[in-house]
Amino acid sequence: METQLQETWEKVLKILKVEIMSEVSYNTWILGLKPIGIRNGVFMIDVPNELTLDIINQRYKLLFKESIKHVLNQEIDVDCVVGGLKEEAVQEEQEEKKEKEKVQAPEVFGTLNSKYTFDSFVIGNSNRFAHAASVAVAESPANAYNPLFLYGGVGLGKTHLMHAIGHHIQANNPSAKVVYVSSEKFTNELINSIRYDKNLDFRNKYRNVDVLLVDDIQFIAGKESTQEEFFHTFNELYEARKQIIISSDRPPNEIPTLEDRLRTRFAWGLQADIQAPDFETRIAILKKKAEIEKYVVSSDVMVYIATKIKSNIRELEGALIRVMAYSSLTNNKNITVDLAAEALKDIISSSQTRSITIDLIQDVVANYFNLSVQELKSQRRTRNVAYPRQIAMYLSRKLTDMSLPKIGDEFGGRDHTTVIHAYEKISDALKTDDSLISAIKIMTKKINNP
Ligand SMILES: Nc1ncnc2c1ncn2[C@@H]1O[C@H](COP(=O)(O)OP(=O)(O)OP(=O)(O)O)[C@@H](O)[C@H]1O
Repeated sequence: METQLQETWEKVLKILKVEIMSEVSYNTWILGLKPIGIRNGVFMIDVPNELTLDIINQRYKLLFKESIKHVLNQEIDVDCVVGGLKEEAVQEEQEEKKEKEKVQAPEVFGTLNSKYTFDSFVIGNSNRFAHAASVAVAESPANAYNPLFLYGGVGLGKTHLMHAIGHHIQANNPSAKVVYVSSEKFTNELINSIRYDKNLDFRNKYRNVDVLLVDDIQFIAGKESTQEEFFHTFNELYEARKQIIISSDRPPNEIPTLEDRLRTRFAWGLQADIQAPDFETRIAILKKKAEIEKYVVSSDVMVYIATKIKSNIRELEGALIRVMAYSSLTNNKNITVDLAAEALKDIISSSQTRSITIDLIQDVVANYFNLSVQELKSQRRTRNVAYPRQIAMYLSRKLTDMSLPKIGDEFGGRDHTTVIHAYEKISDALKTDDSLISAIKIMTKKINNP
């Protein structure tokens, strides 16, 4: 708990320091504060004196509230107390005493985030299939698809969907034992169980569940004993007709050093991917978030945020929270596009420098194949030019928001059907051609870090 509190506090300070406050104000008012703990939904902060207390209450309390809410992902109040840590020490001593007298409480399994439900999940083209598959599994665990393997890029809603499945199953069957764990936690627990000779406890914990949700499975790649243990856990649960749901940032066949026997098992059920959301979905997500948090934001501002932040829903939500925090800090209730631009200027300038253009893609692909960009755009159809051109079109479609006709234009005025053909051809080849997979990886990396 102590470390968790400290971690939360550090994250909050980082937001204030890096993103919002001037160095002088930060050093004057914030440096001397200390977190006390969370009591009954209130985050308590120790302040050194009455003057600081006044300033924090007047200027920074709302900001703290927004930042803590953001970090913890839960509704929270903030209270500041002068000398609160001393009082706390006395209270803690008393609580410790009481605690010792209590019988040990049953172990609580990885808790589900109450905000991650199907109700709060916005459906769009990018996640429709994954959502439908998740609902099917939630309605009929171990009967619909087992395992369900959800994959997609960072911050696109995999964890949200997993938790939503867990909530739904628990609501339908309150006695169902639902366990959520990240593969890192699974690994750490396994290591500890071996170190402290508690292997049996570990097995009992994971093999006696009705629903096992394992997040970010890609991290068990290369960890032999974790894979071995997970393999047996998987088999036992599967045979006992228990539901297994796994998430990863990529499909099983792209996780390096994942044992084949696991790869095969992951393919037994259903694999569903989540793509980056399109503009309409990004707007719908912002609207939903604003509704949940009771933010009043104009559609101009939402359009502005959705235009600037495209590929990560966590960042999209973070941007909205940042705009709201900025407005409360500057005491500016009129949230305009200008205010949003000011609040987001650091994030946006860094994401703009990251922005991917067709010129950049053409440069990287031409370079990779030892061609000139002119050749890539030319009408030549020999394979040594046509194939790299198709790859460049594929990457343009995949990595930018450009429309098909626009991509065609950029490749010597070709028709959009040529772009579709190139995209499909390369997508198909990627299913079987390992050397193409690795070439695309190298080029994508280069495009992302030119
Ligand atoms: N379709 C959606 N509707 C509403 N909120 C969403 C949606 N998709 C993602 N989010 C929100 O975006 C944030 C990031 O989502 P989540 O943590 O589920 O991503 P992830 O894919 O598991 O990311 P990571 O790869 O980092 O584990 C969460 O706050 C989640 O609620």
